[in-house]
Amino acid sequence: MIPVAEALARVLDLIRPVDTETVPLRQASGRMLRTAARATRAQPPFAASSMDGYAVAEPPRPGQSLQVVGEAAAGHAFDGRVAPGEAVRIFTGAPVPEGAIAVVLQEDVTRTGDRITLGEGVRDETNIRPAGGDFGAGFTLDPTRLLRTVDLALLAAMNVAEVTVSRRPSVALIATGDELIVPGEVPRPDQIVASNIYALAAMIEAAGGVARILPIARDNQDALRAVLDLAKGADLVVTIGGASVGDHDLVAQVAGTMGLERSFYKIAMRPGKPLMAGRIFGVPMLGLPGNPVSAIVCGHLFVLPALRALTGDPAPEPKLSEGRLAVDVGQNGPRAHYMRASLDGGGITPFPEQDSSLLTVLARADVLLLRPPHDGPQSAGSVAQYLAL
Ligand SMILES: Nc1nc2c(c(=O)[nH]1)N[C@H]1C(S)=C(S)[C@@H](COP(=O)(O)OP(=O)(O)OC[C@H]3O[C@@H](n4cnc5c(N)ncnc54)[C@H](O)[C@@H]3O)O[C@H]1N2
Ligand code: MOO
Repeated sequence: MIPVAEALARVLDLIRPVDTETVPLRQASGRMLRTAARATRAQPPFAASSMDGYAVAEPPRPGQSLQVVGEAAAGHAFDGRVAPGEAVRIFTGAPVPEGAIAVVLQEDVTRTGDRITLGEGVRDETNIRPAGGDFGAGFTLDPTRLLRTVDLALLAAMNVAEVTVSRRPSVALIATGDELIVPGEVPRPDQIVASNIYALAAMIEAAGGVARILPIARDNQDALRAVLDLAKGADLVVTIGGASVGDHDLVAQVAGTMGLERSFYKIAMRPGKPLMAGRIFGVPMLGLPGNPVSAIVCGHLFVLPALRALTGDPAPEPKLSEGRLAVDVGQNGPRAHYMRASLDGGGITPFPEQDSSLLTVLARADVLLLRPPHDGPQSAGSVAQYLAL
């Protein structure tokens, strides 16, 4: 059994980023930017009014009377110049006319025909947004950057219509076991419903991958070989179940006959001990344990980091946070324990039931509380690490 950190490092070692594609902005959300995107123009491209009012050429004084000589609206510049003694009616977002040094709010103005008088409230403020105040021409978004929702608006403002991003990695998901049916089928009395694969597929898709759920592989060599063969072409192969030492746990054996180069098998982690990793068909492969909670926890700790590394994320590791225990916890065993736990204002409370078959407990959990190997008893209030779910 190797430590979790070493297992993760070895998984990440197996991975090279996928190639890129150029997509329109509407398809770029959540994707990894792989080449720099550059603004060809400043924003705003001109000095713009930040208020509705009057553009003036001298510092505004209460009681001052000015002649209105024209109008500037957003998208409709005033093409003349404003001189002392004059004002240009202006609206928010309009280019500030040449000669103007400030915009007086319309609330501070009394207008009669084409003349305005400035009121007592006029203040010493310009209400002008300088050209390039947000960004200048040549401003870039640099790779490697995960494009968040606001980045799409920023790219649009930069007049970048297409970006070069990582292709969506495809992940082949294979559930194994004679006991499994798909949801909605009528089970025999000795069968159960394949469940964890649905969580894994959703996690992969939420992280920007494409999940290919392959047919359930039955517990015999031919069936498993046939389904593994269908995984060819994926960027990552993930099997679920059949990872342990039982007579029907065939994944490592069959994958071995198909060219699997194993990196490791078994890690000091609970749940998730029988995790396996290697390369098959020229791509990384993860063999997850079948217990539903084990598979999903391994999904968070290994499948998602692998997926992020495939997209080119330079820091694909899970991000642990720190919190305080709400209750006392006992001595931990030899494996790192990722305990299903709640997190609220009072701190982190691991649930009493930690069996790796209990999906209802995982579904109630906010976090996985990390208990390091051989960690001694800890009292309520101690600092602990957790992974948010
Ligand atoms: N003698 C030993 N037995 C076991 C050991 C061990 O070290 N020595 N390790 C235990 C641990 S820890 C785990 S974890 C499991 C892992 O077993 P497998 O990966 O071989 O998984 P299966 O035996 O195929 O299934 C385990 C369990 O999970 C159910 N299952 C499987 N696939 C799914 C699925 N897609 N959806 C829902 N449920 C699934 C399956 O029916 C079993 O109940 O091994 C222990 N045994
Ligand atoms: O390591 Mo197993 O995943 O605890 O149930």
